[in-house]
Order: sequence, then structure tokens, then C-alpha cells
Amino acid sequence: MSFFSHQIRRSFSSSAVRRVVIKNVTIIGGGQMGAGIAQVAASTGHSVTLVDTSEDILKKSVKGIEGSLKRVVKKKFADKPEAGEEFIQKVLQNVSTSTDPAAAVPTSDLVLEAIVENLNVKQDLFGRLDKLAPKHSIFASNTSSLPITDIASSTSRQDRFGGLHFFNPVPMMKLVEVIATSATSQETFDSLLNFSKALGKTPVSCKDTPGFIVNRLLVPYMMEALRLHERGHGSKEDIDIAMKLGAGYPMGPFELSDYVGLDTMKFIIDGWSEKDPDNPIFAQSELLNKLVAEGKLGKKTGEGFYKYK
Ligand SMILES: C[C@H](O)CC(=O)SCCNC(=O)CCNC(=O)[C@H](O)C(C)(C)COP(=O)(O)OP(=O)(O)OC[C@H]1O[C@@H](n2cnc3c(N)ncnc32)[C@H](O)[C@@H]1OP(=O)(O)O
Ligand SMILES: NC(=O)c1ccc[n+]([C@@H]2O[C@H](COP(=O)([O-])OP(=O)(O)OC[C@H]3O[C@@H](n4cnc5c(N)ncnc54)[C@H](O)[C@@H]3O)[C@@H](O)[C@H]2O)c1
Repeated sequence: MSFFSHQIRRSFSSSAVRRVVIKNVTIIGGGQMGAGIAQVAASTGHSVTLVDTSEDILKKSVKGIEGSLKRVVKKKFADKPEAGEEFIQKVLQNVSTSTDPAAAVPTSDLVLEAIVENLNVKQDLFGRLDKLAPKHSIFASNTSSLPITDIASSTSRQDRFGGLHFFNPVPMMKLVEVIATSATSQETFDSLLNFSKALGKTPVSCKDTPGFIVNRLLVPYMMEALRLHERGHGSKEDIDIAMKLGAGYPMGPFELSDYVGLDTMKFIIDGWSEKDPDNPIFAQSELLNKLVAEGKLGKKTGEGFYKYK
């Protein structure tokens, strides 16, 4: 069955605009996801403005992009290092940075948010930008677990709002989940789908349900691994080895939790368990809560379940 036959039919809103060819992209949040999306968008010829709260963070983001690009060209231009260096410079020229989202959005075809996984913060951001972005501009969230409908509710462009959920590390992971709410217009959905393809990714169509497809399956599995360890049924090292060698996963659940970020994991599970407290697959992990309280958020802070150099 073709991908398109899975597409959800949506009603057309009277305020729907035509399909947007996305060239100018504003990405808010220059952390692991925002920087990764910026890198891939710039590598595929899009003009990107990356926004974060401070120049220091943005410097780190650009350094991260450069580091990742070096890894990409080492393979892609293995026999032509000069062409590889040229490619890196060209990609970096497509990226500008700003600490002022208001200044970045007036020329944006797409405003994509990859900031902290907190509904109020995301709503506040989009509510402010709604007044500043051009009418045709599409807004999208990279949220892992929050309803796109709730995030979009702070704007007056719900027909031009959808979810674009990328996977970590963005330059390597081929999937993008494209999420339509009941208000997302067909033109907006198609524009987001085409944008995902233009990035060289494979899109799948998702409904606006908790965790969409991947996280609804992946996060409960990761949480159960944590609780299995807490019950004393396996060391974290053995659980990781078991899932890599026995189930063919590239990373075990503890390694992957550290890679995703323990704060993000906690935001996801707290939100879901609050909404559905009696569901055992959304049960808390004391170990996760303890590590987050100690600021041990995984690879990005140098320590989580494991220690990193
Ligand atoms: C929670 C959210 O909402 C949703 C999510 O994102 S859930 C998380 C989804 N992601 C996953 O499940 C990731 C699982 N892990 C993997 O697929 C793999 O381990 C991986 C692709 C990250 C790394 O590959 P792996 O072979 O294990 O390790 P590694 O030796 O570090 O990398 C191999 C090559 O991949 C490439 N690579 C890996 N990470 C890269 C990056 N960030 N940028 C560019 N290239 C990269 C490089 O070519 C690298 O070779 P190098 O080390 O010589 O540069
Ligand atoms: N980490 C993952 O594996 C993963 C995968 C897919 C989706 N996501 C989602 O992507 C989003 C970002 O996750 P991340 O892992 O990149 O987090 P991160 O902590 O690495 O980065 C978040 C960045 O957003 C910035 N920020 C926070 N509030 C801001 C604001 N109001 N304006 C501008 N910048 C702001 C922070 O300074 C930080 O640099 C979250 O919604 C998360 O759930 C994460």
C-alpha cells in the first residue's frame, strides 16, 4: 500500500493558503535537535536562521554543526577532502544565528520550534511569533510528546500549524513524522511532507496522538527497561547488551536515554502519567527522577546513567 493511501483526509479551512515551497526556515532552539535540523536544512540548500537565548549557546550550536558536518564529509567526500571542505563552508553560509526570534520570523516560510519540552513555554513562543510572521508562514513543532493541537491553540493560524518530529541524531536518522491536527489544512500538510522529502528524509503521516508512532512505542519500552533495573532484574550494562545483541537495537535503552536527554525523557513521561495516572506503562522511574534532580541529564551534561568524557 502506498504512503499516500494512508494519508488522513482533512477538512479545508476557509483561511487556508496555497501550498508553500519552503526555502527560508527559522529554527527556534539550537540544542541537539534544533542544531541537527538546521544542519540538514542548510545542507539541502535551505536558508536557515537558528535562534536561541544566548550568543554563547548559538556559538556552541554552530560548532556542533561544523563537527557533525566534518563527520558527514569524511564519508561523503572520502576521496575529495577539498570538495568536502568546500561543502562545509557552503552549508555554513546557509546558516545565520539570532537571539531575537521576532527579528528572524518576518521572512520565514517555516518556523520550526525545537525548544524545551514544556507546553506553556512553547505556547508562549508561538503566540508571540504568530503576530510577527508572514501570513503564509507555516508553524511546526518538533515536540516529542505534547499534543500539536494544544501548542497550536496559542495562535490564530491553526490551519497552518503541524508537527514535524525528527529523530536524534538528525543527520543520521532518516525518519520524519509529519503530524496533522484536525485543523491542519491539506496544503500545510503537503508542504511539510514535501519539505521533509527535500531534506532527504522519509516522512510518515501521523495523527495527533500521544507520542505519535515512534515515541508511543519506544518510550514505554525505555521506561520499562529502567523499572526492570530498579526491580533488581538486571544491571544497566546487561540490559543494554541484551537489547543490542538480542534484539538488534543500535543502542541499549540506557545508552539511548542518555543520548535523548534524561530531562526530555522525564518531561515526556511526567506529561503522559499526569494525563493517564493509572496506566502502568507510564509509571515513573525513581532513578530517572533522581538523576534529573542532580542535573545529570545524559550525554549533553557529561553524565546520566553513564559517564562521558
Ligand atoms: C525522544 C525523541 O522524541 C525521538 C528520538 O529521537 S528517539 C531516538 C532515536 N534515535 C535512535 O534510536 C538512535 C539509535 N542509535 C543509532 O542509530 C546509532 O547508534 C547512531 C547512528 C547514533 C550512531 O551509529 P554507531 O555506528 O552506533 O556509532 P558511531 O561510531 O558513533 O557512528 C558511526 C558513524 O555514523 C556517523 N554519525 C554518527 N553520529 C553522527 C552525527 N551526529 N553527525 C554526523 N554523523 C554521525 C558518522 O559517520 C560516524 O562515524 P565517525 O564516528 O567515524 O564519525
Ligand atoms: N533529544 C531528542 O532525542 C529529541 C528527539 C526528537 C524531538 N525532541 C524534542 O525536541 C525539543 C528540543 O529537544 P533537544 O533535545 O534539542 O533539547 P536541548 O535541551 O538540547 O535544546 C533545547 C534548546 O532550546 C533552547 N531554548 C529553550 N527555551 C527557548 C526559548 N524560549 N527560545 C529560544 N530557545 C530556547 C535552549 O537554550 C536549548 O539550547 C523538545 O521538544 C524535545 O522533546 C527531542
